[in-house]
Amino acid sequence: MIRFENVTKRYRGTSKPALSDVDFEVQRGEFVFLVGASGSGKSSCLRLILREDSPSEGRVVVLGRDLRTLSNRKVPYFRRHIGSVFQDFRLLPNKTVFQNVAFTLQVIGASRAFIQQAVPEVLALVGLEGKQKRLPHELSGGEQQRVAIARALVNRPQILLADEPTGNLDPATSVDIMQLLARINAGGTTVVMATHEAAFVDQMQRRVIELSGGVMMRDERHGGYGDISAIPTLMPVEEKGAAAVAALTAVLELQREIIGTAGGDATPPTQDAAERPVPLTDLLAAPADATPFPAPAASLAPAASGEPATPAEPAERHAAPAAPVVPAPQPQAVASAPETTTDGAEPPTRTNPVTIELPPVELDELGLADRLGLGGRSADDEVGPTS
Ligand SMILES: Nc1ncnc2c1ncn2[C@@H]1O[C@H](COP(=O)(O)OP(=O)(O)OP(=O)(O)O)[C@@H](O)[C@H]1O
Repeated sequence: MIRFENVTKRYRGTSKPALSDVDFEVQRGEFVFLVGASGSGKSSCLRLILREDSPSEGRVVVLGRDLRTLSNRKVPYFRRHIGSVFQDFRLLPNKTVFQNVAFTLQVIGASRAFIQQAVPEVLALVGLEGKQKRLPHELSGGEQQRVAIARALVNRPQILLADEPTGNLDPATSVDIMQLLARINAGGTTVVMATHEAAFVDQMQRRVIELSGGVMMRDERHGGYGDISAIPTLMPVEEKGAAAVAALTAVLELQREIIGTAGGDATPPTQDAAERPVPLTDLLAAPADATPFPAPAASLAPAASGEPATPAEPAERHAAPAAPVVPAPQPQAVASAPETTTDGAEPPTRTNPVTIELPPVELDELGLADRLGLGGRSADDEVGPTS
């Protein structure tokens, strides 16, 4: 689906190539993380896939097209099969949510009737139903990114490129976006995501291609972020009175332990418990009754089935301000979340987290072309109307 054949990219006026002899192939339906330090060449890879740039040496083949031979005139048609999401959302500030998503379809001359049907469906898909009339500045960052994802998806692309899509979001909202991308991928869309987010990469255990100074260091099927020892970490700063606070904390800890021992196994609702990090695998687990992210074609079909194709967790909950005291370990994001209470009736005791694997992607079974209504075409066919 995407093939880099010994690709070297030199930008004008630079001595060192941004990419050196990069060689990999991404299969249909894969979820691939492109990782590496700033300047390692991740965005350059994405730009080459989108044919925003051309390699200095080597070949990039996407959707069966050798991009060297793709004329400029055909590039817009080629790009219709690729959705893009960026760190800075890139929404049109003066257009509503609906208009931002519809814009993609208007540009390609889709009919008014199709737009009226497809836009609400894709907005429901990303959990933004009811927010069609909002302007971007009336949305949270996570919601804005959902609009950007809806805009990227509305054209039913076969490939979704995401360049640091969580780079401007807080951790909990980032988890939501990752969950959404995982569901999109489970529906058959190939996802290539450039990121610095080591935690996501480690926990999702998807394919990882690592770049360093433009050189491919690693291509691992179920990888993690790799060596993060070179990434600087923030060290705690010693504060005045820290010793007193530590002593008080120790006393409180002891009290809690005593209460816990005396009162059975129920854990009192401490801030510590609330702040305990939740494994990402938990957060990405679909709730038992959730509708999995459907295949693009199915998802955009008329909603006659009465089954709203919404992700399990609508974005609205992020519109609510975080609780004032406990610094939001949002994993209310935990889909099953019986532990989040607002009425204070039950203490939020944590049960042992249940690790649920992301749906495995069976590459052979995806049948993506059929689901996209592109069945019958061979991989070497033109990818869009090209004349
Ligand atoms: N248009 C350009 N002209 C000259 N050099 C460029 C250009 N674009 C990127 N580079 C250089 O190419 C190298 C790779 O850049 P690239 O943006 O691909 O890295 P990256 O891994 O995406 O970085 P980041 O994580 O910071 O976005 C860098 O050294 C960068 O300075």
